[in-house]
Amino acid sequence: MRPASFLLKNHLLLGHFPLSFPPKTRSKKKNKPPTFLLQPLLSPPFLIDIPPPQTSSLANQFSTLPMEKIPTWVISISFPLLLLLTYSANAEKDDVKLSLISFLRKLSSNNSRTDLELGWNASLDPCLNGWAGVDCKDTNTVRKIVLEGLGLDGSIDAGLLCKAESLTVVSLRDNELHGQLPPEISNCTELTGLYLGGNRLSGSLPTSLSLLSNLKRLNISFNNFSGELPPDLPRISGLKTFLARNNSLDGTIPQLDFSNLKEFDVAYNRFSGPVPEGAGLESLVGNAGLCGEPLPAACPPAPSPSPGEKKKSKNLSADKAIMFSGYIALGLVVLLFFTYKLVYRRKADAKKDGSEKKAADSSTKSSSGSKTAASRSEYSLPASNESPAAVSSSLVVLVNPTTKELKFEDLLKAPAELLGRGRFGSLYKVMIDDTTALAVKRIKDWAISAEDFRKRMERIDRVKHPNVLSAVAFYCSTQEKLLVYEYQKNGSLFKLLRGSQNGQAFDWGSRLSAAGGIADGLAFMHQELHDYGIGHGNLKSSNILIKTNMDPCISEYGLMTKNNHQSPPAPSDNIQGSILKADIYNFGIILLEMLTGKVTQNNGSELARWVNSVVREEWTVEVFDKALLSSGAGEDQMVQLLQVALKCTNPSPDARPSMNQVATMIDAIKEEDERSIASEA
Ligand SMILES: Nc1ncnc2c1ncn2[C@@H]1O[C@H](COP(=O)(O)OP(=O)(O)OP(=O)(O)O)[C@@H](O)[C@H]1O
Repeated sequence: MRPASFLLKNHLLLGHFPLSFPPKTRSKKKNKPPTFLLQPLLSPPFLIDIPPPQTSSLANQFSTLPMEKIPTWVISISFPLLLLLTYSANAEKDDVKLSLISFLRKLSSNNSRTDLELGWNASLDPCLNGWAGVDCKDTNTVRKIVLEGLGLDGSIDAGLLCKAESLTVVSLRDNELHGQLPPEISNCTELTGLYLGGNRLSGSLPTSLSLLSNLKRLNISFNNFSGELPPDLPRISGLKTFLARNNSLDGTIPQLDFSNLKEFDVAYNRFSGPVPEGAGLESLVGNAGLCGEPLPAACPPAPSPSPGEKKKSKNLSADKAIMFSGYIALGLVVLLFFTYKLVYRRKADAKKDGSEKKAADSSTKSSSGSKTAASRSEYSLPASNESPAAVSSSLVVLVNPTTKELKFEDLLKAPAELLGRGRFGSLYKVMIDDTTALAVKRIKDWAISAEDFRKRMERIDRVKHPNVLSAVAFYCSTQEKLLVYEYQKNGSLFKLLRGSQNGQAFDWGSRLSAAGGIADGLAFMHQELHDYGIGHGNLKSSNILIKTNMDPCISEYGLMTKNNHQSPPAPSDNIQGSILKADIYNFGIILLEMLTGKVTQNNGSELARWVNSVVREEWTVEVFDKALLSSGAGEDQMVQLLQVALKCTNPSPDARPSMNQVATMIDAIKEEDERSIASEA
């Protein structure tokens, strides 16, 4: 339900300007006959389109002149001219007004309700009568349209939007808009800010986007945009913000003007190729194909020039060629001799020491520059720093039937693929043989002694729960800390939720049962490890993996303590409290993600704030993922689960329930859900 106050406001506005606009004038065209043109000047409510000072000054000029002194020919020409001018200005404004109303209607599937609620009424002036979300310049020209977090679930008709040519800012953030960003967006030539983050927009960005030469801020993060970025994007010279995190964009990143860019983020896309000069590491994570500084993966060497190009560069005259041919022949002989010597020596060395040959092979491979090789070179770093014997003895294989015989050398030898680079380290997929896939986490900057690390991992390993992924091995030396898990090919809850935004099924029943599973697993771990103060520390939907039987399991349990990373504490750290309280908060965020269908990349405080504000305004139903309602969710159970989520995300850590209480609450909701399904059946 929309808040009563909001509706009341609109009723008041409508009451002020009753719907008395004659139907004829709504559709008036520039070429209507003059008799009809008089109408806008006669009735006060229709004067809204004429700037008051102008109208009054013109009228005054005529009223101060004694009519008998004005020649009749002047009157007969001036009046129609004045009326024509006034009319065409009015008609143009009406045209903009009607276009914007149609634009809003397309933004929402519940179109009639939305424009009524926002007061976007053709009989009201957007500037003078305050259409909600509209800001004007000089009470005359629409300048900004800000419709954020309103649950708008339609599409963007840029053709209609950009009829308001003076628009400088358009923000449609945090809605559920789908479809493409149409090329007509370039008609909004004055646009300086375009904010479309947190929607479900898809398709590629129109190339015409780069025609928006005044654009300073572009935010398209958290959508489903795909394809390449417009190649001419760098033409927007004044761009200060470019945020495109969490989409499916691919191709190379164009060389934007980083000296001007204050904010840049393309993390979690499918970009490949060299990183543009000036981009920061954080803004690039989650793009497996990117290479070059500041990423550790080096770019492959530039391809050697084609035979044609070689020919060009050796464009010597015939005479010169003959002159130098003697030297060249001599040089070739010398070169051949040294190459032969080198190859011969290498062969001899290789025979002497088989392991050295392997090292030589791997260095040749990494210099070949393939993606896997590049990732391997970083991943295999411990081998180069420590003796193989030390390395072998440091690997602790925990009991697991598939990896009983696992050796550290096996991990080093196997091909590895970088899966992600998070705040706390990198994750690699390692194929031990054709059948066994492992996930190896290389932990960054954790100042814990090898002994403490071993004790901690063994302690965690003693606590087993079906909804918690146990490590199969770990490795710890002074320089390296690795954790080895079984690779889960079904991916994470994060991916599942993002897939559901693209129409893949993830129905209410599955979400509720996933919530129950995660709560059970976490409650069990908290209880068993409570005395040691070991919590998860980094709980988020990408750390909830989906097992082959589709049950959720919590991954990377206990890898993080409050102080095991060097970066400054996040602003939410005070809110999150102790590590166990932080887990409960983060679990609440996961619940919110499942209920709203909106995934979050940071600590989720924005999502929690948004949900709280909507609930406070009594729009509760607006927060739920529309797909849930159509997949048979009971509204009562959804609201109950939402209440659990809000309890978990209470800003005061002490007010949060324990994980045990949370698990019990979710169990009760599950039971009620099952009962209601049975009774319906
Ligand atoms: N055992 C696993 N099997 C399959 N995929 C996994 C496994 N562990 C993690 N992943 C997935 O690999 C990707 C990268 O994981 P990683 O842990 O590096 O990311 P992150 O959770 O964002 O980082 P961090 O944990 O450092 O904050 C994520 O999408 C995650 O869901």
